[in-house]
Amino acid sequence: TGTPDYGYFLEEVTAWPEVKLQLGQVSGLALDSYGNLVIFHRGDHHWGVNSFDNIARYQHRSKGPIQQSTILVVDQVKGEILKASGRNTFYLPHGITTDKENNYWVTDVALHQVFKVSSQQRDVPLVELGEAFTPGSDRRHFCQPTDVAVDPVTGNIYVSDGYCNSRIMKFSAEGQYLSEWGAGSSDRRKRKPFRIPHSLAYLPDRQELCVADRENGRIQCFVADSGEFLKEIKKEEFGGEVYAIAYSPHSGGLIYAVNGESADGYSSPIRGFVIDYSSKDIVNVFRPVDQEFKMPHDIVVTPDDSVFVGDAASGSVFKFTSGNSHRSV
Ligand SMILES: O=C(N[C@@H](O)C(=O)O)c1ccccc1
Repeated sequence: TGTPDYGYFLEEVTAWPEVKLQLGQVSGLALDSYGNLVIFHRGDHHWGVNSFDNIARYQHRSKGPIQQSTILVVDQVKGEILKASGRNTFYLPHGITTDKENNYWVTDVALHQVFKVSSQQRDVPLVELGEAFTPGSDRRHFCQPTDVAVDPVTGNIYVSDGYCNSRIMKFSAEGQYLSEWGAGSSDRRKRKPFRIPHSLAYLPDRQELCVADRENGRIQCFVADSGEFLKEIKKEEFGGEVYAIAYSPHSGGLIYAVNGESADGYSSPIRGFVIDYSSKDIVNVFRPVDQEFKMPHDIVVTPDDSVFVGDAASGSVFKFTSGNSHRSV
């Protein structure tokens, strides 16, 4: 069945950025309070099959941290670089989120750490969680943590932990451990653990937290404060893997998602989805015009419903805007 026309569509802004950005693997995207796009990328480092040993220890420590600026602030209209930071600090960037003071909360899967870094001063972390290069699963360690979400009212942060753990952890803005929880299920007997909680979206109008449970090809949503399971969105169209999600409170609440190649080679087309949060219906799908998505790895949606997707395989960032479909009367 073709995707019915829902009266609007997302089309790629092929002229964005005006000048190609020199990026490594793009792992994370965020928006700052000025409406700029924040890109977190890996410079000349990359996550390959030999990057970690079989107990998730990073194998290229001796290479040192990435020398390039890993955090780039670009303007939404032209894609010009407005600011660059994050040099000599990170080894394998993963997730990035801004808080309402425009600090960056980031994760590094090689360091197994979560950092709050200022967007103003140079790269001195304001908060550092976890122990460098030391995977673990207690309250003070992560195992390849993937993303951070911030509750703008309480300042509490949520960490999706991670490739080699399967939990969501909640901390205060200062980094005090508050709680944690695993996957949910409408039927407790069938509680299947998260398999790579890979991306988080905080829903500010509902105080809910949604998780892209990547290898289970599903999105699970919870009451942010308590971790109480609320709902699951799982679609055949995802083809088995959901890599990243974002949320817009517009039109009653929309979840934006990107899927990915599944490990067993079976994959449905790699694309973006717009999902009505209440009905769980897919209301739109989108993909780039010329280039294909290779490994869309993070997604953000702006207050005026533009969408940016960062691709970890092609080192590209794509911009999409929502037009109104030219209904033929
Ligand atoms: O998932 C993987 N990577 C991406 O998510 C990423 O680059 O963050 C990965 C897993 C195993 C080996 C190599 C890469």
